[in-house]
Amino acid sequence: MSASTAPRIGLLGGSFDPIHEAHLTLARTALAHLDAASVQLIPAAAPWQRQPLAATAEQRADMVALAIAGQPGLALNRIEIDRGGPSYTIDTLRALAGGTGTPAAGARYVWILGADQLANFCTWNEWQGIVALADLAVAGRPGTEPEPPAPLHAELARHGRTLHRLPMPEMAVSSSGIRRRLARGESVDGLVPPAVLRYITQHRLYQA
Ligand SMILES: Nc1ncnc2c1ncn2[C@@H]1O[C@H](COP(=O)(O)OP(=O)(O)OP(=O)(O)O)[C@@H](O)[C@H]1O
Ligand SMILES: O=C(O)c1ccc[n+]([C@@H]2O[C@H](COP(=O)([O-])O)[C@@H](O)[C@H]2O)c1
Repeated sequence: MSASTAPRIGLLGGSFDPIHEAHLTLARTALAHLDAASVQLIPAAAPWQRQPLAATAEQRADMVALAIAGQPGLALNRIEIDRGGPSYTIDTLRALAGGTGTPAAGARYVWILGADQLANFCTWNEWQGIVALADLAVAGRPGTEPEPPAPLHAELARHGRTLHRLPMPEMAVSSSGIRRRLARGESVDGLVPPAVLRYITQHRLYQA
């Protein structure tokens, strides 16, 4: 199978603390726009650039599974939770590529991210190695232009990589905003799927 005809697989990594409607719009838009065989949602075990998360890894994975249930093409990938330790994207891509540097079964990986993380990309561990292994797909986010920093732009060009631009409306939804609303006892209706809200309530997550 030549590289250009190999199926695309979208990878959407995140803290998902909790997963919300913008994550789901991002995943569905990527699935359609990239004509991907699947979009895999990858909850981070320990996102090293963040403060400790509020929900456990298992709870965040449970919420992802509930959010995508019955949606063809979307899948939970537990690779980072099962690996444990700091969640470096480069390690995930290398593991998915079978340690050879070549995507398993000829798949073409596309790492999906929002504009805030695109702007932050050159702080990621071995970020040039990530560009060697995957294309990128970015969605706009209020407050940040979805443009790559100059070194990333240059590295993408050097590897002949594509930066896909995902056509979705900017959504002013964030996990931190949802956690704040829940801690104040405010409604998050419409911001998270109903099954995720039930899980949050049952497990008393994000309370003050
Ligand atoms: N509203 C959004 N629009 C576009 N991309 C988003 C949006 N929310 C999250 N993303 C992207 O999804 C990925 C995972 O995000 P994450 O799980 O950190 O959620 P978050 O809402 O950014 O969390 P927090 O508010 O705690 O920072 C990141 O690449 C992020 O840029
Ligand atoms: O590999 C890294 O160094 C790295 C640094 C920052 C973020 N990431 C990944 O980017 C994804 C989104 O991160 P976050 O913090 O916005 O949830 C998630 O999969 C993180 O593991 C990865």
